[in-house]
Amino acid sequence: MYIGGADTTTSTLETFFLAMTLHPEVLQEAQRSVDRVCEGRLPDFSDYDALPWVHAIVKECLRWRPVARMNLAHMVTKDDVYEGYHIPKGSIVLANIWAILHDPEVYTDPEAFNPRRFLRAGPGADAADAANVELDPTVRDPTVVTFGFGRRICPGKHMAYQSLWVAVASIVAAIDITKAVDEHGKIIEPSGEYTYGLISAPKPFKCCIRPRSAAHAALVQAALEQDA
Ligand code: HEM
Repeated sequence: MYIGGADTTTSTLETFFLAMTLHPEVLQEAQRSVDRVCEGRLPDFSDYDALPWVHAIVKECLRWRPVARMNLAHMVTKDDVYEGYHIPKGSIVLANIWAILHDPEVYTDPEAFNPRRFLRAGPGADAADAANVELDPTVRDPTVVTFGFGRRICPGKHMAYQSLWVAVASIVAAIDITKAVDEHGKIIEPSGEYTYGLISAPKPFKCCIRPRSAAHAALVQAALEQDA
């Protein structure tokens, strides 16, 4: 469980930091929605259904840069036929998770990091009410793909999703993530490159991580002291 969970969850969190560095407008929108619900406290699981922006960001991280792009290898245990193709017993089958999650017929402009694709206007919202949103159930949820398939599907799927949710909600609530600057004051652009292999993760990049304000720093400090 430890091996299955460690690199995969951290890789997705690294994708989150990369996406926030590249898309400050997404972080600001998410911060507005968390502020509206939490009113000066840190979010927790009691806010799970009230923070669709956080769900949308987690889902988009899992879709945009899936951790296991080609899934794990499965072996066919008996002869099979799929859409007219004969697949003999013993064949190794790889599910192309990347392609499924970048299908332009399912996800418009699939290369763009756009959590809004999972959101729609909430009940009674008008055009000026950008914060009143809910998850759009008509958009395919990437968690039905990104954790694999069938009897060997990831057994940590729900734990992983909820760990990511609470981490992203807490970070969004209290932290600003921006591009780093070098010693000459020049902005450092992240390359956005990834490692490849069984698990893929962003190559190391620099960003600037700061509390949103002294009040937010105090909130984090108080939470740490409570946990100690
Ligand atoms: C973002 C986080 C995660 C992602 C994207 C992910 C993804 C996957 C994928 C794609 C597979 C292969 C499924 C298949 O063969 O069809 C898998 C297997 C597995 N995962 Fe995860 N995983 C994550 C987190 C976790 C966590 C938190 C745990 C444990 C607490 C875990 C434990 C495992 C184990 C034990 C397997 C092997 C299952 C088997 O072969 O029967 N994973 N995961």
